[in-house]
Amino acid sequence: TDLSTRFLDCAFANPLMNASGVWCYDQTELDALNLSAAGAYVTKSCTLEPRAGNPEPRYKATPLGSINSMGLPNLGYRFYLDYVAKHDYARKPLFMSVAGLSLEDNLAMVREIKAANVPAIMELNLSCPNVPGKPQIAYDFDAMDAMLAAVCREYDKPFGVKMPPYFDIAHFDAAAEILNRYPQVAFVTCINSIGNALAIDTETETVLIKPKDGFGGIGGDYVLPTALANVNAFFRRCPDKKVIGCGGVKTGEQVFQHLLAGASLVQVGTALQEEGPAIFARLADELAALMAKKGYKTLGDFQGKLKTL
Ligand SMILES: CC(C)(C)CCc1c(C(=O)O)[nH]c(=O)[nH]c1=O
Repeated sequence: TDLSTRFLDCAFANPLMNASGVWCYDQTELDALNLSAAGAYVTKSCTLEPRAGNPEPRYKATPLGSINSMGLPNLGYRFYLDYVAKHDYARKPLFMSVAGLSLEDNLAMVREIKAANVPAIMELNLSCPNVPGKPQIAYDFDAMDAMLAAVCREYDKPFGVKMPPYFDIAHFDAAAEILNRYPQVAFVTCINSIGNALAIDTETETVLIKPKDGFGGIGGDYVLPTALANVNAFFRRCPDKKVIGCGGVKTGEQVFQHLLAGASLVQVGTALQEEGPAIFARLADELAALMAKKGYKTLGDFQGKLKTL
Protein backbone atom coordinates (compact mmCIF):
# COMPACT_ATOMS: atom_id res chain seq x y z
CA THR A 1 0.00 0.00 0.00
CA ASP A 2 1.18 3.46 -0.96
CA LEU A 3 0.33 6.35 1.42
CA SER A 4 1.97 9.01 -0.74
CA THR A 5 0.02 11.95 -2.12
CA ARG A 6 0.51 15.30 -3.85
CA PHE A 7 -0.92 18.59 -2.52
CA LEU A 8 -0.29 22.06 -3.89
CA ASP A 9 2.46 20.68 -6.15
CA CYS A 10 4.31 19.14 -3.18
CA ALA A 11 5.04 15.44 -2.59
CA PHE A 12 3.91 13.96 0.73
CA ALA A 13 5.10 10.52 1.87
CA ASN A 14 1.77 10.20 3.72
CA PRO A 15 -1.23 12.46 4.40
CA LEU A 16 -0.53 12.85 8.15
CA MET A 17 0.48 16.04 9.94
CA ASN A 18 -0.04 17.85 13.25
CA ALA A 19 -2.86 20.30 13.87
CA SER A 20 -1.49 23.81 14.31
CA GLY A 21 -0.98 24.58 17.97
CA VAL A 22 -0.05 21.03 18.95
CA TRP A 23 3.64 20.05 19.36
CA CYS A 24 4.79 22.99 17.22
CA TYR A 25 5.56 25.91 19.56
CA ASP A 26 9.39 26.02 19.51
CA GLN A 27 12.51 24.59 17.83
CA THR A 28 12.49 21.41 19.93
CA GLU A 29 8.87 20.53 19.22
CA LEU A 30 9.13 21.43 15.53
CA ASP A 31 12.32 19.39 15.10
CA ALA A 32 10.56 16.38 16.68
CA LEU A 33 7.77 16.65 14.08
CA ASN A 34 10.36 16.97 11.31
CA LEU A 35 12.05 13.76 12.55
CA SER A 36 8.70 11.96 13.03
CA ALA A 37 6.88 9.83 10.46
CA ALA A 38 4.46 12.72 9.78
CA GLY A 39 4.26 13.46 6.04
CA ALA A 40 4.26 17.20 6.81
CA TYR A 41 3.88 19.57 9.74
CA VAL A 42 2.65 23.07 10.61
CA THR A 43 3.87 25.75 13.02
CA LYS A 44 1.91 27.20 15.94
CA SER A 45 -0.35 30.05 14.79
CA CYS A 46 1.78 33.17 15.14
CA THR A 47 1.17 36.83 15.93
CA LEU A 48 3.18 39.96 15.12
CA GLU A 49 4.84 39.95 18.56
CA PRO A 50 5.64 37.00 20.86
CA ARG A 51 2.89 36.12 23.33
CA ALA A 52 3.01 34.35 26.68
CA GLY A 53 -0.61 33.26 26.33
CA ASN A 54 -3.10 32.61 29.10
CA PRO A 55 -2.43 31.57 32.74
CA GLU A 56 -2.13 27.82 33.40
CA PRO A 57 -3.78 25.36 33.58
CA ARG A 58 -4.84 26.21 30.01
CA TYR A 59 -4.89 22.71 28.46
CA LYS A 60 -6.37 19.58 30.02
CA ALA A 61 -6.96 16.10 28.68
CA THR A 62 -10.41 14.68 29.45
CA PRO A 63 -11.82 11.14 29.18
CA LEU A 64 -13.02 11.78 25.60
CA GLY A 65 -10.54 14.42 24.39
CA SER A 66 -9.23 17.77 25.55
CA ILE A 67 -10.15 21.33 26.43
CA ASN A 68 -7.89 24.37 25.90
CA SER A 69 -7.79 28.11 26.18
CA MET A 70 -4.09 28.63 25.41
CA GLY A 71 -4.50 32.26 24.37
CA LEU A 72 -2.19 32.06 21.35
CA PRO A 73 1.15 31.58 23.14
CA ASN A 74 3.81 31.80 20.41
CA LEU A 75 7.34 33.06 19.74
CA GLY A 76 6.19 35.70 17.24
CA TYR A 77 6.06 35.45 13.44
CA ARG A 78 9.76 36.31 13.02
CA PHE A 79 10.79 33.10 14.79
CA TYR A 80 8.51 30.91 12.67
CA LEU A 81 9.45 32.71 9.44
CA ASP A 82 13.12 32.09 10.26
CA TYR A 83 12.32 28.44 11.05
CA VAL A 84 10.45 27.86 7.78
CA ALA A 85 13.26 29.61 5.85
CA LYS A 86 15.80 27.12 7.22
CA HIS A 87 13.71 23.98 6.64
CA ASP A 88 14.86 21.30 4.16
CA TYR A 89 11.75 20.97 1.96
CA ALA A 90 13.18 17.89 0.23
CA ARG A 91 12.56 16.08 3.54
CA LYS A 92 8.86 16.96 3.90
CA PRO A 93 6.53 19.92 3.29
CA LEU A 94 6.05 22.53 6.04
CA PHE A 95 3.08 24.82 6.65
CA MET A 96 3.12 28.13 8.52
CA SER A 97 0.03 29.10 10.49
CA VAL A 98 -0.83 32.80 10.89
CA ALA A 99 -3.33 34.25 13.39
CA GLY A 100 -2.97 37.99 13.56
CA LEU A 101 -4.90 39.81 16.30
CA SER A 102 -6.15 42.29 13.69
CA LEU A 103 -6.44 42.70 9.92
CA GLU A 104 -3.45 45.05 10.06
CA ASP A 105 -1.34 42.51 11.96
CA ASN A 106 -2.24 39.77 9.46
CA LEU A 107 -1.32 42.04 6.52
CA ALA A 108 1.98 43.02 8.15
CA MET A 109 2.91 39.34 8.65
CA VAL A 110 1.71 38.31 5.19
CA ARG A 111 3.84 41.05 3.58
CA GLU A 112 6.95 39.73 5.36
CA ILE A 113 6.12 36.10 4.49
CA LYS A 114 5.70 37.11 0.83
CA ALA A 115 9.00 39.04 0.88
CA ALA A 116 10.81 36.05 2.37
CA ASN A 117 9.60 33.93 -0.57
CA VAL A 118 9.81 30.66 1.40
CA PRO A 119 8.33 27.35 0.16
CA ALA A 120 6.20 27.05 3.33
CA ILE A 121 2.44 26.76 2.74
CA MET A 122 0.49 29.44 4.64
CA GLU A 123 -2.54 28.41 6.72
CA LEU A 124 -4.49 31.49 7.83
CA ASN A 125 -6.27 30.85 11.15
CA LEU A 126 -9.73 32.37 10.80
CA SER A 127 -10.58 31.49 14.39
CA CYS A 128 -8.32 34.41 15.22
CA PRO A 129 -10.03 37.01 17.36
CA ASN A 130 -11.97 39.92 15.94
CA VAL A 131 -13.04 43.15 17.59
CA PRO A 132 -13.86 42.29 21.26
CA GLY A 133 -17.56 41.67 21.63
CA LYS A 134 -17.84 40.42 18.05
CA PRO A 135 -17.66 36.74 17.03
CA GLN A 136 -14.39 35.24 15.76
CA ILE A 137 -13.61 36.16 12.15
CA ALA A 138 -14.99 32.92 10.65
CA TYR A 139 -18.32 33.50 12.44
CA ASP A 140 -18.55 37.10 11.16
CA PHE A 141 -19.05 36.57 7.42
CA ASP A 142 -18.49 40.21 6.40
CA ALA A 143 -15.26 40.34 8.42
CA MET A 144 -14.13 37.03 6.87
CA ASP A 145 -14.81 38.37 3.37
CA ALA A 146 -12.88 41.58 4.11
CA MET A 147 -9.97 39.63 5.65
CA LEU A 148 -9.67 37.33 2.62
CA ALA A 149 -9.94 40.20 0.13
CA ALA A 150 -7.15 42.08 1.93
CA VAL A 151 -4.86 39.04 2.34
CA CYS A 152 -5.34 38.02 -1.30
CA ARG A 153 -4.28 41.54 -2.34
CA GLU A 154 -1.08 41.29 -0.29
CA TYR A 155 -0.05 37.66 -0.76
CA ASP A 156 1.12 36.12 -4.04
CA LYS A 157 0.84 32.36 -3.50
CA PRO A 158 -1.94 29.83 -2.98
CA PHE A 159 -2.76 29.54 0.73
CA GLY A 160 -5.35 27.93 2.99
CA VAL A 161 -7.70 28.84 5.80
CA LYS A 162 -8.25 27.07 9.16
CA MET A 163 -11.95 27.09 9.90
CA PRO A 164 -13.94 26.59 13.10
CA PRO A 165 -16.82 24.11 12.87
CA TYR A 166 -20.19 25.21 11.53
CA PHE A 167 -23.41 23.53 12.64
CA ASP A 168 -26.08 24.95 10.34
CA ILE A 169 -26.44 24.11 6.62
CA ALA A 170 -27.06 27.78 5.85
CA HIS A 171 -23.69 28.56 7.45
CA PHE A 172 -21.91 25.89 5.34
CA ASP A 173 -23.50 27.54 2.29
CA ALA A 174 -22.59 31.10 3.31
CA ALA A 175 -19.01 30.30 4.33
CA ALA A 176 -18.34 28.26 1.18
CA GLU A 177 -19.84 30.99 -1.00
CA ILE A 178 -17.34 33.47 0.46
CA LEU A 179 -14.37 31.10 0.15
CA ASN A 180 -15.28 30.35 -3.48
CA ARG A 181 -14.85 34.05 -4.33
CA TYR A 182 -11.11 33.60 -3.68
CA PRO A 183 -9.41 31.08 -6.02
CA GLN A 184 -6.12 31.91 -4.23
CA VAL A 185 -7.58 30.10 -1.20
CA ALA A 186 -6.42 26.70 -2.38
CA PHE A 187 -7.44 24.68 0.68
CA VAL A 188 -9.75 24.69 3.67
CA THR A 189 -8.73 23.03 6.93
CA CYS A 190 -11.74 21.76 8.86
CA ILE A 191 -12.02 21.92 11.86
CA ASN A 192 -10.52 23.98 14.63
CA SER A 193 -11.63 23.07 18.18
CA ILE A 194 -15.33 23.39 18.99
CA GLY A 195 -15.33 26.67 20.88
CA ASN A 196 -16.38 27.60 24.38
CA ALA A 197 -17.13 24.24 25.90
CA LEU A 198 -16.94 23.63 29.68
CA ALA A 199 -15.29 20.66 31.42
CA ILE A 200 -15.89 20.03 35.13
CA ASP A 201 -14.03 18.04 37.81
CA THR A 202 -16.83 16.46 39.81
CA GLU A 203 -14.66 15.61 42.82
CA THR A 204 -13.43 19.18 43.33
CA GLU A 205 -16.56 20.78 41.85
CA THR A 206 -14.25 23.00 39.80
CA VAL A 207 -13.65 23.78 36.13
CA LEU A 208 -10.55 22.15 34.56
CA ILE A 209 -8.80 25.21 33.07
CA LYS A 210 -8.06 28.65 34.54
CA PRO A 211 -8.76 31.09 31.67
CA LYS A 212 -12.27 32.26 30.72
CA ASP A 213 -14.01 30.73 33.79
CA GLY A 214 -13.07 27.30 32.42
CA PHE A 215 -14.52 27.83 28.94
CA GLY A 216 -12.35 26.48 26.12
CA GLY A 217 -12.14 24.75 22.77
CA ILE A 218 -12.67 21.00 22.77
CA GLY A 219 -10.95 18.39 20.65
CA GLY A 220 -10.71 14.62 20.54
CA ASP A 221 -13.45 11.98 20.35
CA TYR A 222 -16.11 14.62 21.08
CA VAL A 223 -15.57 16.33 17.73
CA LEU A 224 -15.15 13.55 15.14
CA PRO A 225 -18.70 13.61 13.68
CA THR A 226 -18.66 17.40 13.50
CA ALA A 227 -15.20 17.36 11.90
CA LEU A 228 -16.28 14.78 9.28
CA ALA A 229 -19.40 16.81 8.49
CA ASN A 230 -17.40 20.01 7.98
CA VAL A 231 -14.82 18.19 5.82
CA ASN A 232 -17.59 16.73 3.65
CA ALA A 233 -19.67 19.93 3.54
CA PHE A 234 -16.73 21.98 2.18
CA PHE A 235 -15.58 19.09 -0.05
CA ARG A 236 -19.02 19.18 -1.71
CA ARG A 237 -19.24 23.00 -1.87
CA CYS A 238 -15.66 23.88 -2.92
CA PRO A 239 -14.85 21.60 -5.88
CA ASP A 240 -11.88 23.78 -6.91
CA LYS A 241 -10.25 23.62 -3.45
CA LYS A 242 -8.65 20.87 -1.38
CA VAL A 243 -9.81 20.05 2.15
CA ILE A 244 -7.54 19.17 5.06
CA GLY A 245 -9.32 17.18 7.75
CA CYS A 246 -8.73 17.83 11.45
CA GLY A 247 -10.63 16.63 14.49
CA GLY A 248 -11.10 13.41 16.40
CA VAL A 249 -8.23 11.44 14.82
CA LYS A 250 -6.46 8.92 17.07
CA THR A 251 -6.47 5.71 14.96
CA GLY A 252 -5.95 4.80 11.30
CA GLU A 253 -9.69 4.23 11.00
CA GLN A 254 -10.46 7.90 11.67
CA VAL A 255 -7.77 8.94 9.20
CA PHE A 256 -9.53 6.69 6.67
CA GLN A 257 -12.92 8.28 7.46
CA HIS A 258 -11.55 11.82 6.98
CA LEU A 259 -10.05 10.83 3.62
CA LEU A 260 -13.29 9.10 2.58
CA ALA A 261 -15.23 12.26 3.52
CA GLY A 262 -13.03 14.29 1.16
CA ALA A 263 -9.87 15.26 3.03
CA SER A 264 -6.58 15.25 1.08
CA LEU A 265 -4.45 15.53 4.23
CA VAL A 266 -5.34 14.77 7.86
CA GLN A 267 -4.20 16.70 10.93
CA VAL A 268 -3.88 15.28 14.43
CA GLY A 269 -4.30 17.45 17.55
CA THR A 270 -5.42 16.05 20.91
CA ALA A 271 -4.13 12.51 20.26
CA LEU A 272 -0.72 13.92 19.26
CA GLN A 273 -0.62 16.01 22.43
CA GLU A 274 -1.33 12.91 24.51
CA GLU A 275 0.79 10.30 22.66
CA GLY A 276 3.60 12.39 21.17
CA PRO A 277 5.08 12.34 17.64
CA ALA A 278 5.42 8.53 17.65
CA ILE A 279 1.68 8.52 16.90
CA PHE A 280 2.39 9.25 13.23
CA ALA A 281 4.14 5.90 12.63
CA ARG A 282 1.23 4.10 14.35
CA LEU A 283 -1.40 5.98 12.32
CA ALA A 284 0.47 5.29 9.06
CA ASP A 285 0.68 1.58 9.87
CA GLU A 286 -3.00 1.38 10.87
CA LEU A 287 -4.12 3.26 7.74
CA ALA A 288 -1.99 1.00 5.50
CA ALA A 289 -3.39 -2.12 7.19
CA LEU A 290 -6.98 -0.94 6.75
CA MET A 291 -6.35 -0.10 3.09
CA ALA A 292 -4.76 -3.51 2.51
CA LYS A 293 -7.72 -5.25 4.15
CA LYS A 294 -10.06 -3.36 1.81
CA GLY A 295 -7.89 -3.97 -1.26
CA TYR A 296 -6.97 -0.29 -1.77
CA LYS A 297 -3.47 0.41 -3.11
CA THR A 298 -3.42 4.21 -3.08
CA LEU A 299 -5.29 7.02 -1.32
CA GLY A 300 -6.92 7.90 -4.64
CA ASP A 301 -8.71 4.54 -4.62
CA PHE A 302 -11.08 5.81 -1.90
CA GLN A 303 -10.36 9.51 -1.20
CA GLY A 304 -13.57 11.55 -1.40
CA LYS A 305 -15.64 8.47 -2.31
CA LEU A 306 -17.97 8.39 0.70
CA LYS A 307 -21.23 6.76 -0.31
CA THR A 308 -24.68 8.00 0.69
CA LEU A 309 -27.71 5.77 1.12
C1 LIG B 1 -8.52 30.70 19.83
C2 LIG B 1 -7.45 31.72 19.48
C3 LIG B 1 -6.63 32.05 20.70
C4 LIG B 1 -8.16 32.98 19.02
C5 LIG B 1 -6.58 31.21 18.30
C6 LIG B 1 -5.55 30.15 18.67
C7 LIG B 1 -6.16 28.84 19.06
C8 LIG B 1 -6.05 28.31 20.32
C9 LIG B 1 -5.32 29.01 21.43
O1 LIG B 1 -4.14 29.39 21.24
O2 LIG B 1 -5.97 29.14 22.49
N1 LIG B 1 -6.62 27.12 20.66
C10 LIG B 1 -7.33 26.39 19.73
O3 LIG B 1 -7.87 25.29 20.04
N2 LIG B 1 -7.45 26.88 18.47
C11 LIG B 1 -6.91 28.07 18.09
O4 LIG B 1 -7.07 28.48 16.91
